[in-house]
Amino acid sequence: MTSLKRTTLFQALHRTYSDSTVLAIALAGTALFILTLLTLKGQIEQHLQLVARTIAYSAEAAVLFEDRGTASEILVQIAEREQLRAASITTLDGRTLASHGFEGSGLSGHVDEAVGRLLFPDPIGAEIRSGNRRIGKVAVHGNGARFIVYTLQASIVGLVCITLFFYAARRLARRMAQRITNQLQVLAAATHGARLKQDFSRRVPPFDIVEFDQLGKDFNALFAELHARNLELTARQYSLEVANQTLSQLALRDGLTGLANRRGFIERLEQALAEAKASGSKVGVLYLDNDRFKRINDEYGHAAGDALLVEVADRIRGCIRDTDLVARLGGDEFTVLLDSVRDVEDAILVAEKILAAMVPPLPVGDTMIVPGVSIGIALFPEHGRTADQLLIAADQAMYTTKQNGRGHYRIFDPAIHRLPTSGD
Ligand SMILES: Nc1nc2c(ncn2[C@@H]2O[C@H](COP(=O)(O)OP(=O)(O)OP(=O)(O)O)[C@@H](O)[C@H]2O)c(=O)[nH]1
Repeated sequence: MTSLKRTTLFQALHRTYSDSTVLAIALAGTALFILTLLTLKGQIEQHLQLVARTIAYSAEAAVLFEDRGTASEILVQIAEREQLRAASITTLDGRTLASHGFEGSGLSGHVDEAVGRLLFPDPIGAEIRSGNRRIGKVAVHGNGARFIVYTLQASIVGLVCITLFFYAARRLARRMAQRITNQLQVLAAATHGARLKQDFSRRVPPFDIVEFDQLGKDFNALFAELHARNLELTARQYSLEVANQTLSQLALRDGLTGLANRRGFIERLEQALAEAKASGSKVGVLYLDNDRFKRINDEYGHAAGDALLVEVADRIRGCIRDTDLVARLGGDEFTVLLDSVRDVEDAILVAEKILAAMVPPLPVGDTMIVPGVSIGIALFPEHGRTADQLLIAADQAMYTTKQNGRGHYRIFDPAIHRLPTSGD
């Protein structure tokens, strides 16, 4: 697998800008340099033309009278002043009246001469006239010295300009790349933060680059949507939790009396037993059954029976501590959980309190009834170690109370009662 060479956006942009700047400067510089050389050559040729004409004008009389001395003097004077490679004055019939050859000395002299030969291989001429009559001609050969000097000057100026331009372009490119990456970094940070923290309340600021600004607006709209959905989900989750709690409360409650039901009672009893096992304390369980309840139903109706059950539930609740629990197991059966009792005496006290609470009669139909109850008592750990064993023990004790005349309490007695073993 080929490994992907990674680079930051800033590096990529900066490199691209720098490369294209160098290329543009190199191309423009080269074109400008060539143009400068051509212009320079043209200018020097025009100057040579002017020099040839000046010689022709100055030497007119000397040529007319074929005065070689004066012609030569004029030629040498101008040729040396103008640093010509060579110059000559000839008559119309081709005789040379004067000639001059510039001999360069040293390396620079030879270079000047070689460049002159290369750039101006042909002589530049001018006619010598006397009135309207042609009487001779001048030929001059250009030297490279002037061209080299001008070229060097143009190159130095060009190089300085190019360097300045390059640094300015580099700075601009850097600033541009920085601007783009900064805006992209803000977008990236917002997206990253939103993903990591699931926080869609963040918003990105407006950007001056249109495309990024549009992207930022889209991000903000998306974040706002996700934020609203998140809030909606949280609200839904909350109401589901509340509904779940209510349902589980209902599942553990008795609909008629509002007391805990069998499931709620067993759950709480198991909790109390676990704590008691850990702390070495005792737990009491009271099993209550209304006496002759069927008769009340039969004589006064089911609604009257229900009202009596609710009243009995209230009276039992009034007899226990907040830390204890009353439950309706079903029908006319109730249980009481006594948390952290010291001994059986504590349970007996509660049972007696409940029996006393039943004494006041309550109106049922057109008569007054005393809601009698029979109670069985069992204690952890003496009469059972599990919730089931304790309930059975208390139930058996309650059953014995019923058999012995009702309206009393009885404590589980292992000598009389028998707890089921795991095989029963
Ligand atoms: N009103 C009413 N009656 C109920 C409800 N659940 C059960 N019962 C009745 O309660 C009566 C329970 O009677 P039992 O406990 O069997 O007998 P009892 O008449 O109380 O006699 P002993 O328990 O022996 O004193 C039955 O008639 C059931 O139909 C209820 O929710 N409301």
